[in-house]
Amino acid sequence: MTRKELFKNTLRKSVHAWKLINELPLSDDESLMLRHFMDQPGFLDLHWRMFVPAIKGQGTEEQKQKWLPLANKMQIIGCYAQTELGHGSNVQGLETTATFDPQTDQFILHSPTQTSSKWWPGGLGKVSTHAVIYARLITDGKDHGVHGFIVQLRNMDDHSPLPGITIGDIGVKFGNGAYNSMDNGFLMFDKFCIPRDQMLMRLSKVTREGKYVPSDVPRQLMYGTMVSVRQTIVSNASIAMARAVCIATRYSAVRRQFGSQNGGIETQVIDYKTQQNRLFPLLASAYAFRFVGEWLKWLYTDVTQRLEASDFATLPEAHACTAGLKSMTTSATSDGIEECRKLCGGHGYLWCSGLPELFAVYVPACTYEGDNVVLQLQVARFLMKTVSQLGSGKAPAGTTAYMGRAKHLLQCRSSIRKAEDWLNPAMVLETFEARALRMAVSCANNLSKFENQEQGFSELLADLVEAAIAHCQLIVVSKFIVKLEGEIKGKGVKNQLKNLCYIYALHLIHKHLGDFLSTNSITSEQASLANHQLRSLYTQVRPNAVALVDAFDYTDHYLGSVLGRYDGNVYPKLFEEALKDPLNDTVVPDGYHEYIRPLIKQHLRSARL
Ligand SMILES: CCCCCCCCCC/C=C\CCCCCCCCCC(=O)SCCNC(=O)CCNC(=O)[C@H](O)C(C)(C)COP(=O)(O)OP(=O)(O)OC[C@H]1O[C@@H](n2cnc3c(N)ncnc32)[C@H](O)[C@@H]1OP(=O)(O)O
Ligand SMILES: Cc1cc2nc3c(=O)[nH]c(=O)nc-3n(C[C@H](O)[C@H](O)[C@H](O)COP(=O)(O)OP(=O)(O)OC[C@H]3O[C@@H](n4cnc5c(N)ncnc54)[C@H](O)[C@@H]3O)c2cc1C
Repeated sequence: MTRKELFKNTLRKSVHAWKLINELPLSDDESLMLRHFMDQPGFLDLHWRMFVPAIKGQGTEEQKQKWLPLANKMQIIGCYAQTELGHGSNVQGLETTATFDPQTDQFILHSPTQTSSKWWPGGLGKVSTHAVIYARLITDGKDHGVHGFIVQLRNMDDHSPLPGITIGDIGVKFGNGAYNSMDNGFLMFDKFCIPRDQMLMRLSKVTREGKYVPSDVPRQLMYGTMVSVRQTIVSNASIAMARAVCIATRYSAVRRQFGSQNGGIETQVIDYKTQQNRLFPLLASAYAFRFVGEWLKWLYTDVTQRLEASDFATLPEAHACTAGLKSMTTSATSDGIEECRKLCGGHGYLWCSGLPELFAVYVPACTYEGDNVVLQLQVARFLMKTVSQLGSGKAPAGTTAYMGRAKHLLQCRSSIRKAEDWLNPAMVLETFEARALRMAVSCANNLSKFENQEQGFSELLADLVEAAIAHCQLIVVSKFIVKLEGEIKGKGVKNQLKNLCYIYALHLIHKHLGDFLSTNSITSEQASLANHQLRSLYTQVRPNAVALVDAFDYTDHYLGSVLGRYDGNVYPKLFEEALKDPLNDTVVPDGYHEYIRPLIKQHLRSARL
C-alpha cells in the first residue's frame, strides 16, 4: 500500500475494531486482545493509552466529568503532545508557552520558536480533534515549568485546524509499512486561546485571579501517564520477542544444512549448538519478560492504589522499575528480533519471513516513551540514592531490598562448586545480587571522588548505565525464580520453565562475564561451569523447543511469516509468495525495451564488428 492507502486502511480497521468493541461488547482485556490482532500502530493507541489516562490522572473531578464521557464514547479523539522538535527526553526543557491572561480568563498557547513545535505525537498529524498539550505555564511573567492542558485542535464539523493552529504529519518513518500507519504529527500555536478550566488542575492550579497554587503532592505525578505506558511496553516486549522466536525456532527445525555423509539427510540447523546458543536465550527471554511484565503490572496497580490514598512512598521505586524494565526489555527485544532474522539465514531477509516488518515496527520502542539510555540513567540515580542511604537506618525495600544485605554481598564468595550448582536458585540469585550491588557501590565510590556530584555523574554515565542494567537483569531473574516457586500446573511444564529460567540467567552471566569477573562475583572456573551447565540445558530444551513456541498460541495469520508456518511447509509457500510479486506479473519486465534490450543489442553490434 502507498502511505495514504495504509493510513486510510488503518482508519478503517480502527473504526471497525471500535464498532466490534461496542457491539459485542468486549471487556477491556478483550479489547486489548483485539488491539494485538489488529496489529498496527494507530490513533487508538494514543487516545486510549495516553490521552484518556492523562485526563484521568491529572484532571480534577469536574474536568473528568466533562471530558471523559466524550473521550470514552470517542466523540472526541485525543493524543498526547509532549515532545517538541528541539526537546523530547528533557521534558523540563520544553518551550511551548501557556501564558495566563487574567483579562480574558484564558491561557494563550504559543510556539515561540521553530524548535518549540510539537513534533512526533502519534495521532496528531491527521486524526485527533483534541490533545493533551504539555507547555510551560506562565502567570504574571513567572515561569512555573511544564504543565498539561486539554486543547481542541480541529473544527468538529469539517476537521479543519482551528485558527491559530498549524498542524500536519511529520513524514515517512523507518521501514515499509510498519509505523507508517500512524500519523505522527507536528503542531504550532500562534497565540491560541483556551479557557482557564482546560489546564489539568488536579496537581497544581491557577485561580481566576491568576494566582498559581503549586501541587501539594509530588510534581512527578504529572509524568504518571508515561509510567503507565512504560509498564505495558514490558509485556508487549514479551509478545514481540515471542513472535520472532516462534518464527526462528520453527524454521530452524525445518531448515537443514550440512552434516550428511554420502547424500543422507542433512542436519536440522536447530541441532547446531551455535544456533541453540543464539536462539534459546531469546526463547527464555520471551518467557522471562512475560513473567516480569505480570509482576510489573501488579507493582503498578499497587502504587496506583497507594497514590489514591496519598501514600507516595513507593513512587520512586515504581518509576525506576517501569523506566529500567521498559529500557532493558525493549533493547533486548529489538536486538532479539534482528538476531532471529539472522538465525533464519538469507530467507529471514525476505519480507514474507515477517521479521523485517516486525523489526521496523518494534524498534522505535527503544526511543518512544523515553530513550532507553535516558531511562537507565533514572534507574542509576535511584540506585545511587539508595546506596547513599545505606547505614542511615532506612532499610531499602522492594527491588532494592537486597542492598540491605550489603555487608554480606560485598564480601561473599560464590559457593558454586559443580555445574549443577548453577541450578540452585539461591546461588544464582546471590551471584546476580553481588554483581548488581558491587557495580552500584563502585559507581557510588567513584562519584564520591568528585567535588561536584552532577559533574561526577556526567563523567560516569557509561558505568552508571551498566550498573542500572545489572540491577534490572537481577529483577528479571528474581521474578522468573519467584514464578517457578509459585503454583505451576504440570510437572513437565514446571521442568521446562526451570530450564528456561536458568538458560536466561546463565546466558546473561556469559554475556556480561566481564562484570561478573571484575566484581569478583564469580571466578573464571565458576564461569566455565556455568557454560557447561548452559550447554546441558540447551540439550534438554532442544526436544521441546518447537512445543515451547507453539505454546505462545500464535496463528499463522497473526505471525504473518512463511518461515514460521505451523505446518513447516516452508519451501512450496516461499515459491507461492515469490510468484505473487508484481515483478512476476509479466515474464519480460517493464523497462526491458527501454533499457535492457538497447544495452544487449549494443554489445551484440560491437561483438559482430
Ligand atoms: C508485523 C507487524 C507487527 C505490528 C505490531 C504492532 C505492535 C506494536 C507494538 C506496540 C503496541 C503497543 C505500544 C504501546 C502504545 C503506546 C505508544 C507509545 C507512543 C509513544 C508516546 C511517547 O513517546 S510520549 C513522550 C514520552 N517522553 C518521554 O518519555 C520523555 C522522557 N523524559 C522523562 O521522562 C523525564 O524528563 C526524565 C525522567 C528523563 C527527567 O525528568 P526531569 O528532568 O523532570 O526530572 P529529574 O531528572 O530532574 O528528576 C526529578 C525527580 O523526579 C523523578 N522522576 C522523573 N520521572 C518520574 C516519573 N515518571 N515518576 C516518578 N518520579 C519521576 C526523578 O527520579 C527525580 O527524582 P529524585 O532524584 O528523587 O529527585
Ligand atoms: C515512533 C515514535 C512515536 C512517538 N510518539 C510520541 C507521542 O505520541 N507523543 C510524544 O509526545 N512523543 C512521542 N514520541 C517522541 C519520543 O517520546 C521521543 O523521541 C523520546 O522521548 C526521545 O527523545 P528525543 O527524541 O528528544 O531524543 P534525544 O534526547 O534527542 O536523544 C538523542 C540521543 O541523545 C542521548 N541523550 C539524550 N539525553 C541524554 C542524557 N541526559 N544523557 C545521556 N544521553 C542522552 C540519547 O540516549 C540518544 O542517544 C515518539 C517517538 C517515536 C520514535
